[in-house]
Amino acid sequence: MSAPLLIGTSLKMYFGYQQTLDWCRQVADIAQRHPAVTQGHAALFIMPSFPTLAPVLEIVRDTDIRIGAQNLSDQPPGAWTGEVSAAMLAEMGCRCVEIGHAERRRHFHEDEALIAAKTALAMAQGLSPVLCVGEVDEGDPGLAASECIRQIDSVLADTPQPRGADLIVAYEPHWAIGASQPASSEHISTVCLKLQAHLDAHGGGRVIYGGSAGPGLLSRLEGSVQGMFLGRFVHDARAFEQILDEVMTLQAASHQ
Ligand SMILES: O=C[C@H](O)COP(=O)(O)O
Repeated sequence: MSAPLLIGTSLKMYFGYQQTLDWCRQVADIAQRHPAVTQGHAALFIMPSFPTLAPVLEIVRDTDIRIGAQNLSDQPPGAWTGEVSAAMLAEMGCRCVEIGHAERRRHFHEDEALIAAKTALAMAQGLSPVLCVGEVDEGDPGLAASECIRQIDSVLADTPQPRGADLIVAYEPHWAIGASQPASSEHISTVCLKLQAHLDAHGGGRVIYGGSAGPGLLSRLEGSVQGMFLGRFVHDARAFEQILDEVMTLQAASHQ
């Protein structure tokens, strides 16, 4: 059987505390009964805000949903007021962590050295980095892929290989985040296939797409991505279920 498609989301800072727990309960319920998950065709991950990590880990305890943080410190444990270490995230049961999102690059001036340090600390603690890469402005997909490969190589230069499935690269063109619709399917497929080929040749990893993604997109991408990194368009948890329905349809089509 092929590797399960990765279907994940960051809740960013959209939801309140109770709203996050309620939404996670709905997704946990979907995960426990949807055949895409129970038959191993989809693997889910959720990245809620820091204060909700502990109760969310409890909510998904009887599922295979992976929980991750949206950020971590670039420093080991110590005198870093307000920061959260990779070690603590791993200890509490997180299995992945988001690193290098466009919003953190833009609003918090995160550069590649910082993103590289966070990635190395995450991997050292056994956390799968969900490493976000993407071009700033809309343009040629070949140039976009080259820019993303440059970002990946810069960040991963000093991390050990092979990385295998432990590395998730989220291709998120900055211009398609928070938009009314995702990048075109042709653009996404061209870039993601090039990134996947690059990872396959350099230590492994899996490429997923994010940026105004929602129901319907996975089907249109015709197998050119390993999964989806979702945002606003799964705030209604029923959309999660619709995307899992698509996974089942894709799975059935691959056996015809
Ligand atoms: O983390 C998720 C991405 O930034 C996409 O968010 P969005 O779908 O709301 O544009």
